[in-house]
Amino acid sequence: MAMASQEGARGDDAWSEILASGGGGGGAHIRAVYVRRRAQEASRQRNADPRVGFAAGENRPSFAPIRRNSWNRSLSIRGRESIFFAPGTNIHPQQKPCGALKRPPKPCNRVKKTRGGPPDLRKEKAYFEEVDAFELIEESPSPKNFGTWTRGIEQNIIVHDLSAILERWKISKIARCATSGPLFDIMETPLVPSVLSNCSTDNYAGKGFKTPEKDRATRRTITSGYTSNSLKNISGETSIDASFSELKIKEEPTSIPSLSGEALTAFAQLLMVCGQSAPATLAEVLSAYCKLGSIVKLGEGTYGEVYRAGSTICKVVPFDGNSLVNGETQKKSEEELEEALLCLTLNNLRADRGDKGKEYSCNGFIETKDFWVCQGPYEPSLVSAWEDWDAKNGSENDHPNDFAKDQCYIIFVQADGGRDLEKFSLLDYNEARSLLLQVTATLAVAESACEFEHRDLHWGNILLARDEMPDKNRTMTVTLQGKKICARTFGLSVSIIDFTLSRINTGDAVLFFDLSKDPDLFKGPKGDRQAETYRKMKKITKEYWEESFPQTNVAWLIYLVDIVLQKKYETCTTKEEKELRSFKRRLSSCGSARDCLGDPIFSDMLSEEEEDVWPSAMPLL
Ligand SMILES: Nc1ncnc2c1ncn2[C@@H]1O[C@H](COP(=O)(O)OP(=O)(O)OP(=O)(O)O)[C@@H](O)[C@H]1O
Repeated sequence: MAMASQEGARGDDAWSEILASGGGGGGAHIRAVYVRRRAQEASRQRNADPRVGFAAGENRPSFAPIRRNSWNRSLSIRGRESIFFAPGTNIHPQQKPCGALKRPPKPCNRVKKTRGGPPDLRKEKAYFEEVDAFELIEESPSPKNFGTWTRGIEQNIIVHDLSAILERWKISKIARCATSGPLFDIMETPLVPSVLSNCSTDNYAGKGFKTPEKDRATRRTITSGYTSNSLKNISGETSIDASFSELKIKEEPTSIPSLSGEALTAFAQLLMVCGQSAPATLAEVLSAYCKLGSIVKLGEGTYGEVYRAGSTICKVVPFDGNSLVNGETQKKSEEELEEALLCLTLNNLRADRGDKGKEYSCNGFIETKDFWVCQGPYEPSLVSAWEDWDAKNGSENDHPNDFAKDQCYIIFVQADGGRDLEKFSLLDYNEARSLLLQVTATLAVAESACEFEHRDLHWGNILLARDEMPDKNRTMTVTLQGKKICARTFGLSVSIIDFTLSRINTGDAVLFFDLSKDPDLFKGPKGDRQAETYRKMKKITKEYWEESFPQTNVAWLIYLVDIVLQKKYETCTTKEEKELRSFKRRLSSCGSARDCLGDPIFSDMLSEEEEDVWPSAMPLL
């Protein structure tokens, strides 16, 4: 409650802050910032930039600095983690310890080993060989054979076998943790192929997964519903008791010499997800999407450079190298693999994927069309696209020629989502509501289907596109618990991107980013909307980042209303501004995006019927 009233008070301030800043006259006091981890040099240059106050490519004043502010973050933190659990465990909501902000001790690895020796991975090896034999074919429906490629590949969508990829990842991770120390938690992990069917793609989409109940004090998994297929397969032991998951595998690399041969490395798995047997060059991949000379850089992030190649978007992210990139330690294969898993899980929510009658569907997350692993020098056409963008926008990233000649990259091939909200000008109240409704509905579906929380939904991570032929009656449909809901879009399409900090429950694993390893994230400027939202998340989660807290989605929706108020469309009336502000106040009492969807601000935009076009009888605003 305290937080709600505080937020309400801040909300009342939003408009007066804008007016105080010049009411659209170029003041740059309100800072909506990105979380970027840049070298201090870049930050100094940015602060000296005279163009602050005008949005790129627009001649109207903006309330945002063109160069984004950031605050320092540790250079070598690595926060992506995962927890496994068996399907069938109890699925009650977690009880939070009242007022206890102290973080529990870090859970240790929980694979049971054979007494006095290493885990026996023979069965997993046999399984692996079997699975690999057919999956290499299954996962490579696209002809990733450069010699025979033809242009036009960008229209193809590669279908990935998510459940098989997840299982392979899980097995390898268990094996790796046995040799490389405490990388992750395993709560309960069925490891035989027969259990895999429980998390098949189709089942997944209809389930609405919940994290199983855990005893917070001991971090022990509740074992009811546990099957005999469990970890005894790798431990070699026949009896399983409730405490097995607390056992820690000590590092015994010398006693398990063959492990690396039995479980695939994260790099090898990444190649498999990409349907490749070896890395390609950047030129080979990109030339399949367009003529290399036509590539244009669209944007940049902490790690990635984003280019348009033909009709698709390619996010090129260096990984596994030793050099710092943009002042940051490079991501590891394992992190890229987990981000790929997250993207695939969200892809499965798309209405056009898999089962037609799924319980949950939405198209509001950017579609990931494919992934590629590349290695070699940075492609010269990308370098010139990078330099063109730098000349116009001033890059905060390192020049790509700084990369080693044998640098590895992953390319996330995505649909084109349009312009990010930072650079997009909303036209009117209906567009503003359409933005808010689409983001709310998308989060509501993913939150209900797979406990998804974005956790970093700043205005650079929301993309918008306007219909070329505006149709005021156009709708989009989401499915929430089997119910189809039509929402008027007023000609806007909204896509959510960048799942680096996101949490998701894939059905048998929770993927999350441990933000407690990144304390500087919470040290952003006081009063800054984005920085305050990270702090709000910290308060909501009490730093149990692995747990499900749908209220973090609400925190970002409140941020989004602030941004809409901040950016202000030209036609904004006092009445509309009041509506938005009272919507924001009502959001403060919501516990999830799903709750927010029921807000009266959306009621005339929603219908339960499935219609391509809004019923003509509906009154238009
Ligand atoms: N699919 C897409 N369609 C259009 N533009 C995109 C797309 N993906 C990314 N962009 C542009 O590139 C920018 C950076 O992308 P993104 O946020 O994915 O990079 P990142 O490295 O993950 O950034 P961050 O620093 O937030 O982690 C976005 O703000 C947007 O302007």
